[in-house]
Amino acid sequence: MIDEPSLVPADERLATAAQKAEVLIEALPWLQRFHGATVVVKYGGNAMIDDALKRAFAKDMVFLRLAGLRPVVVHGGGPQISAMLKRLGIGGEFKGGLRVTTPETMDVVRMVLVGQVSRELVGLINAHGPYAVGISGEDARLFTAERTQATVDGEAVDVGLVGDVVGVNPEAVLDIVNAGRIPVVSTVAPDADGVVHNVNADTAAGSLAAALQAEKLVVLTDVEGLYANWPDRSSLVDRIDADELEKLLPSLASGMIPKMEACLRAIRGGVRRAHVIDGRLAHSVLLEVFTSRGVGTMVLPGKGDDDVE
Ligand SMILES: Nc1ncnc2c1ncn2[C@@H]1O[C@H](COP(=O)(O)OP(=O)(O)O)[C@@H](O)[C@H]1O
Ligand SMILES: CC(=O)N[C@@H](CCC(=O)OP(=O)(O)O)C(=O)O
Repeated sequence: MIDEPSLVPADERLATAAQKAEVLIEALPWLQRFHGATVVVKYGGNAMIDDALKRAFAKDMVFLRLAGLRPVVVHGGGPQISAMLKRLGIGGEFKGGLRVTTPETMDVVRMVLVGQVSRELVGLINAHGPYAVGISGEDARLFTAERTQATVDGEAVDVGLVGDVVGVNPEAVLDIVNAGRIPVVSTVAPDADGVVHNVNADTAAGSLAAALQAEKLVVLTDVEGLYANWPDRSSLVDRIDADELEKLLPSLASGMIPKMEACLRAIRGGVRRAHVIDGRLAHSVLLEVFTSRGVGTMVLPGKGDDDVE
């Protein structure tokens, strides 16, 4: 068969090729800089709803791995849990951004996160090769949780079987990473007595990033980044240091609180950079890691640290 002649003028084709080459070469310093670096990526419920975006995310994880980085995925699944609870006729509510978790709810949380959301992500990544391995906070004592309370109007409120991460044993995650594979972590976690708790995925990602001494924590969400004065769209924060973020935290609204707390926990725990980026933008992780401008909001340890990305 004879190829159709191209209708694009030669000079236009050359310009497009030059642009593509520029994009590739812009990645060179970042490829050098991040070779061998651990990057913890939190993939959240609301950025996880669209099938095309999910496939793009899976490709990005394989791209990072093949570019010589060590990606670790921590997934959420709030909307998926809510949908399953509804199908089962079980009511549910959130208090202070945390799901009120009865023992019955906990069964559904575990079933959906470990049995559904993790399986789907593992499958999407493995469409590109034998990379992803699912692991939950219960496996090899990855996480130890302690029952926590929500804060509503400054008051501590009981929300049932909800935990915060008080211990991380990252050996099993490191085993998977060292074998050249991509861990996909579900955030259910036993307490010291073995009672399984529901842990917010942002919180768990922050703790895991610190335990792994990751180079970066990247949190995907369904908004461009952190707004200093939400919902004023002109107040998007490009970069912020840990002290400034700590001061801003009390003024934030529910969804952003666990995300920014996770970034702060990671940075205070020794992670060099934490980012909140727009998961609705396909390949936003690659744009964050491999372009000079990056995307979303970057959290840095201190003021003097913003000379390097
Ligand atoms: N200061 C803020 N900056 C950005 N988003 C905010 C802020 N305060 C509240 N939000 C809300 O938080 C949401 C993100 O949290 P959430 O829906 O829990 O995310 P996810 O499902 O990705 O974990 C945004 O869509 C936005 O509506
Ligand atoms: C305690 C608590 O609220 N746990 C969350 C766990 C899942 C999660 O964090 O999912 P997203 O990242 O998609 O929000 C929940 O039950 O929805």
